[in-house]
Amino acid sequence: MNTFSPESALSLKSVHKRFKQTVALHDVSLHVPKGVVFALLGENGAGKSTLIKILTGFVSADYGHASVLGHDCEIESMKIRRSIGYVSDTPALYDWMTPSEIGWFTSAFYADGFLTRYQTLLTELNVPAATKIKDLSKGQRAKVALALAIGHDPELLILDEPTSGLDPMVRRQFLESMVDRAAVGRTVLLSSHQINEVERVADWVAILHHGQLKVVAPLEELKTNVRIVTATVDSVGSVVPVPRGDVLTETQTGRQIRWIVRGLPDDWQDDYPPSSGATKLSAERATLEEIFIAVCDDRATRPVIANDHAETGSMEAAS
Ligand SMILES: Nc1ncnc2c1ncn2[C@@H]1O[C@H](COP(=O)(O)OP(=O)(O)OP(=O)(O)O)[C@@H](O)[C@H]1O
Repeated sequence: MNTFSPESALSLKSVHKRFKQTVALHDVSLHVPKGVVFALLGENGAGKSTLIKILTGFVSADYGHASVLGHDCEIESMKIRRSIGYVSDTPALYDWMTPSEIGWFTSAFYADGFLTRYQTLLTELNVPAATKIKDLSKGQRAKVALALAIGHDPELLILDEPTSGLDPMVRRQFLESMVDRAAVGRTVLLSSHQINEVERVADWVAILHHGQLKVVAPLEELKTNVRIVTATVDSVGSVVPVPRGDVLTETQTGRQIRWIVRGLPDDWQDDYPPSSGATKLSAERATLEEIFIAVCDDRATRPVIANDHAETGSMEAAS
């Protein structure tokens, strides 16, 4: 469980949201520290956009509490929207304006400095400033939306699928600029399907699955604490001990068994003497993608054997 501190950029406490028969968020509690790039991962329909819409005040939680930069998301949404930068997964822009014009128009809502920063971003992102937005490509429109969101140098930037529609060069440049923002104390919350990209830039990762927060942890801690354990069993059907720790998944291919385990103790091999029926034991670090699949793949086998030594580390979500 990650816990609230005054340094939290945003926080959710036991948030639930249901759309008719669909539970979009179930008892989600989360605290995002300031000055980090925080990635929200989840498969299609996991609840990422709903969570972001609750934070930005576009959707109300059925119950639970959400706050951003100390403001209540339900009753102070206007304050929140003025102080953060936000790009939705379907940014709405005035199509009849040019990027230059929309920047000038938007600058009226923000302090001095917005327009200069916005114009610099347009140049850096190679956006044709004098072309009508309706005539821009999908990626160019995404760039305009990003430049508008970052132009006032917000303390918190919330991005729903920020890199979809951007070409690989710009994606890289854009994600690196997110790391730079965090380095000067700004916070970035981004939802993404691009796990490899997230792995390069995120400080913290949360994984949502069917509306439930399954994992919240600093990325490094997650990668250090999750191991892929493999063993070869004497024969197909041999029963061998399940590793201590929190076993996320178990798969068997022929005589090889593979477990993804978090909190694997250092002395784990002690459980596998020659008489255990398991040989060729090894434990390797898991990639973020492997961790994501272990958490989200509903077809994966999860051993139900109770494990007296199971540990729940700080990567465990609060929900
Ligand atoms: N306005 C709505 N009315 C009805 N159902 C909704 C509404 N908004 C979201 N949902 C449902 O809530 C669930 C979560 O949707 P959400 O858009 O939050 O997922 P997501 O993780 O952002 O997915 P994706 O990665 O595909 O964008 C889905 O089952 C979706 O169909």
